[in-house]
Amino acid sequence: MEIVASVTNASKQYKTGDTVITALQPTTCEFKKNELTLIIGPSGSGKTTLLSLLGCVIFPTRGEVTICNQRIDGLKQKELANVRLKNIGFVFQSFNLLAPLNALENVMQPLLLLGISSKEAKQRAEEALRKVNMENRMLNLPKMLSGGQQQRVAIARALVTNPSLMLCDEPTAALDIKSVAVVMEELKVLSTTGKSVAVVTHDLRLKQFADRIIYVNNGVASENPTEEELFH
Ligand SMILES: Nc1ncnc2c1ncn2[C@@H]1O[C@H](COP(=O)(O)OP(=O)(O)OP(=O)(O)O)[C@@H](O)[C@H]1O
Repeated sequence: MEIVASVTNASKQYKTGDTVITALQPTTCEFKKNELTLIIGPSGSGKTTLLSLLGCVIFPTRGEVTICNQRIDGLKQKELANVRLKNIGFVFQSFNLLAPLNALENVMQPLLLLGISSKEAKQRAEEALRKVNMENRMLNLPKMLSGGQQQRVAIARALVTNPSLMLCDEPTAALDIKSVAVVMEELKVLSTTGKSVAVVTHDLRLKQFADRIIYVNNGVASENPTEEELFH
């Protein structure tokens, strides 16, 4: 299966004053097309750090990160922003929709940033909203939508640029149990359309949606955790 993103011996240390925190020990893993990967682990274990490396939001202290066959070390901030815009869709816990814009306008934004005409952006945004079954709420402002519906609009916004990699940081943490299932189903369906989807979560109930699990503990990432590790 085609590899969309990989980290190779990548580690991350944060320096604050005299203190150095090793957030991620040297880690090697691959993210493939048509795969939904859960990244699970206790608070402070390094999950978001791993996701941020994949999202080209931070550079590794050592090691390599490759996104769609492009190594990101050495890239300038502008080039990095381009890699993000072209290849990566982000979904956050708090949806991060723009309050004064309706669902359709929110989803159009990444396309307008890419310089696409508003006519084409509108068509593509409508199509993305249809994919997450939100075509009937396109003209609603975020405040008129439930948390689950807002998250589906946020997913449409992430997928409208047709990214190869979707990175989701606790996408279900603010949702009720019914919306959790709807949002995870949407992400699961997306992962079968040629995308690689990575989801950081604390919620072990999401296991049923995963093709594979990366367990992060104390900055060490490992695949195929035992039940004991997951539930300890
Ligand atoms: N910008 C930063 N500066 C300094 N330390 C940081 C920074 N970001 C994260 N850390 C530290 O790195 C470690 C790993 O943090 P990270 O956010 O990756 O964990 P996490 O598993 O995502 O946690 P949570 O589930 O609570 O969000 C923690 O000890 C955290 O305090």
